Amino acid sequence: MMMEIKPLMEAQSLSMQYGKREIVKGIDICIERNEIIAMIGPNGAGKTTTLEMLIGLRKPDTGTVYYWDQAYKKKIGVQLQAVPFFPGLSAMENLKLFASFYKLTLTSAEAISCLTRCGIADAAHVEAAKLSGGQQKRLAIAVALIHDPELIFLDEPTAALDPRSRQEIHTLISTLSGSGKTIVFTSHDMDEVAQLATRVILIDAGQVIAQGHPAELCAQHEVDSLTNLYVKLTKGEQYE
Ligand SMILES: Nc1ncnc2c1ncn2[C@@H]1O[C@H](COP(=O)(O)OP(=O)(O)OP(=O)(O)O)[C@@H](O)[C@H]1O
Repeated sequence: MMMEIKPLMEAQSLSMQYGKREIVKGIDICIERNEIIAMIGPNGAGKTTTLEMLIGLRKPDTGTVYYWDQAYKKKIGVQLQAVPFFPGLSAMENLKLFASFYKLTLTSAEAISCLTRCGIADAAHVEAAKLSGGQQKRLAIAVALIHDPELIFLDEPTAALDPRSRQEIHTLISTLSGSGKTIVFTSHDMDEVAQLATRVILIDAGQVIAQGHPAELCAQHEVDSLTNLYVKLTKGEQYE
């Protein structure tokens, strides 16, 4: 008998309203194992809101999310744009504290190793709140990875990073994917999306307007780059 292979995660008909404004309008998203999915779209299109519904941080007004495992919360790692670090604690202390939420006791060597792979080991003993924006971003990614999650959500992981740090995060994403992890990230950098993503989901005005492999999507819409695809398909309206 053939075993049915279920997706890692499947969201159906997600909708979300803030006041009278409908921000997300019936989005379906299916995430398969080992994909690197890039959610792209204009500022205010609803990417973060969708992501927050996928991870269970916001309850959708309508729609359902299926997870592959009942204990999914322990198996999902999340880096959001707003970074909530504990004041007065260093980068390493923050990391150890977040690890304890998963009932993990990190040795200093393990914490350093995690900080190293995110490129901020040199700031291990600096108070997290005093780190630069880019360093805080990298610490947030380190926190997201601390419990070795199967599915990783990164909300603009390279925004505000300098080119070298950006490249290091690209390498980290590729390495994580190479070790079997599934990654969903948002980005406004179409070059990095083209380079990393196995699937792009283009969201505009709260709806998925296109999705597919970056090169196939470009071919299908007869454009030579993701930037041109983006310009061709999005309306260019301001939603904020
Ligand atoms: N808590 C909230 N209350 C009211 N409106 C909100 C709230 N959070 C987000 N919004 C609005 O919902 C819309 C979608 O926001 P969201 O952050 O999901 O967009 P985004 O696609 O992630 O944008 P960006 O690319 O700028 O990060 C925006 O217009 C935003 O102002």
